[in-house]
Parts: sequence; C-alpha cells; structure tokens
Amino acid sequence: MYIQTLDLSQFTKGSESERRAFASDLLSNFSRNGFVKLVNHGIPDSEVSKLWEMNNSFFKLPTKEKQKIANIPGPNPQRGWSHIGAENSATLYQKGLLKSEVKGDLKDAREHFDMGSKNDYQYPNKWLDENVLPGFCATMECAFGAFETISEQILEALEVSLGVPRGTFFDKVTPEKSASEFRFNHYPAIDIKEINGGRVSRIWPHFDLGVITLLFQDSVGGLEFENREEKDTFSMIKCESPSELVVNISETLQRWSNDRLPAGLHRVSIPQNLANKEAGTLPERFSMAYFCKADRDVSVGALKEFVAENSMPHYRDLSAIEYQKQRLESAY
Ligand SMILES: O=C(O)CCC(=O)C(=O)O
Ligand SMILES: [Fe+2]
Repeated sequence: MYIQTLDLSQFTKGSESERRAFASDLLSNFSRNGFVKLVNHGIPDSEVSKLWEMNNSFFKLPTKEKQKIANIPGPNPQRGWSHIGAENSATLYQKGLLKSEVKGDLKDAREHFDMGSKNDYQYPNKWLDENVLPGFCATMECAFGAFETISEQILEALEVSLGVPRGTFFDKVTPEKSASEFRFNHYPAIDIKEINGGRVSRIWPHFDLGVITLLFQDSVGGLEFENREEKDTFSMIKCESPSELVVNISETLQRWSNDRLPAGLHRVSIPQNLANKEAGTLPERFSMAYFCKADRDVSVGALKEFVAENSMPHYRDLSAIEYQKQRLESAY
C-alpha cells in the first residue's frame, strides 16, 4: 500500500476537465485510505526551505528560551512550546490505539510548537523576542496564509467531486474566524530499544481533530498510515521530497460527511526500511503540520447533505470548540 501523489496545479491552473479529473482522483484516494500527497501546491521551494530552517532553529534554542513561550497545558487551543511528553497522543486518541497496546503510562517522545491565525484574538500566539529567532513570526504567518489557500482548494475539489454546493465545507473554515493551527514537531534522537519497550512512541496511532491536515516531513521516515483492509497494519508514507505535502482527512470531515470520508489513522514509528530495527539510535526527526479546523461556532455534527432521508445522523450537533475541548481534556 502506498499514498498516491497528486498535482494540485491541475486543479488551480487546469482546464475544467483537468479540474474535474483532479477532484475525482482526490476523492477516490481519500476514500481508499484517507491520505494523498500533493506537489505543485503553490508554496515555493524557497519558502519551504525557510520553514525547515525555522523548524530546526527553533528546537535548537536553549530550553530557557522556549520556556518563555510555554503552552499552558489544558483543554484550550495550544499556543507556544510544549516540552517532550506534554501531550499524550495515546490518551487523546484512545480509539486509535491498537488492540495490543495497553492503556495508561504511554509516552510521546516529541516536543512541539503551536500557533494559530494572527486574527485569533481569543487565543493569541506566543512569539519569542525577534532577536532570538529573527523572522520567525513573519515566516510562520506567511506559511499560515498559504496553508489556508491550499485547504480552500482541497475543500473546493472535494465539494466538486462529492457534488455538494460550493461552500458546504469551506464556508465553515473562514480566514476571519480561523481556528486552524500550524505546528512544528521535533522528535529527538532516541534509542530504538526504548521504542521497542512498548511504552514510548514518537507519536501513537491517532486521528487529527480538524477538517484536513497538511504535513511536511523530513527524510528520516517513520510516518505510517493504517491499511483499512487489514486493521492494525500500517504502511510507510515515504518522503519523496521535503516540499511535498502529505494531506489527510481528519475527524471533523468524517463527522460532517457522516462517515462518507473516514479520517486517516496514522502514527510515527521506527522506519520500516531501517536496516536494524532492534538496536541503535533513531536520528532526530522534524515535521510541520497545518491543522485546518472548523470555525469555533460551527457544528461538527453530520451535515444534512450526507444524511439520507429518514435516517439518523451518525454524529450529533456540537460546536467545534466544545468538541475540541472535550477531546483535548483527555490529553493532559
Ligand atoms: O510528524 C509527523 O509526521 C506526524 C505528526 C502528527 O501526526 C501530528 O502532529 O498530528
Ligand atoms: Fe497527526
């Protein structure tokens, strides 16, 4: 099993028939396993390189600097730096756990940094002094805008292929009220034996909470998606280029579409193609994820377009912020 790579410029710059072909490929790949990879997504390589440099530089800062913008653990949207083990993905996404995995005391070997929209006055971002990491805020805000555009294009393509009115999804993800988030992940080098011990993972199997997720990963490897035909088995999502985007369906889209588009279960583990998976050290790994999220006041219940007449929706109405808080509460 592998993830298909699609060319987004076919949709953004193509003829009507190319746009339809892209939309249809997107839907069929998402339906198969919840994932696609995108090239020609509109973020220039130079911008992607800048992001990678920022990502690396941020985590290399002394702990005392990162501590100044520490996230306050809890159910609110995350802002700033979270130290290794702060978020417990195993608890957050228990329904994503494999049967063999025991509950409780499972750790993530990962630190991360989160930011939201600059328009989000309710949960403002936390930035370092400009001289500590020059250009950090500007680079992140610029990327955030680009991710908003790409998300809009993907949601529009899905609306086209699903035959639902324009705006069915996108009107619920507005740049003005944005609840979306951009995250830097850093997985420090780790002894493979520690991971094989079964209590520590880079990131446990989970679904993302938002609508869709866009992710850049480096070449270290280890990101995997679940094969739907064979529960509890995972395949690699190989990194062919540091500027390709991995895109997956997240929980909100599964709920809106009343399970027509199930979310993609994923994890970060020992790379399957590593020569020795029993001993040695896994090198550090970096990734960046943009979580396109529903506006906070919007319902994450099933949309009427996806509920057949005289049948019950699989998901009840609940505001996106209430949903997020309920899910996050279990993670700390
Ligand atoms: O690091 C990765 O490749 C995946 C990260 C991830 O799944 C997440 O942050 O939700
Ligand atoms: Fe994830």
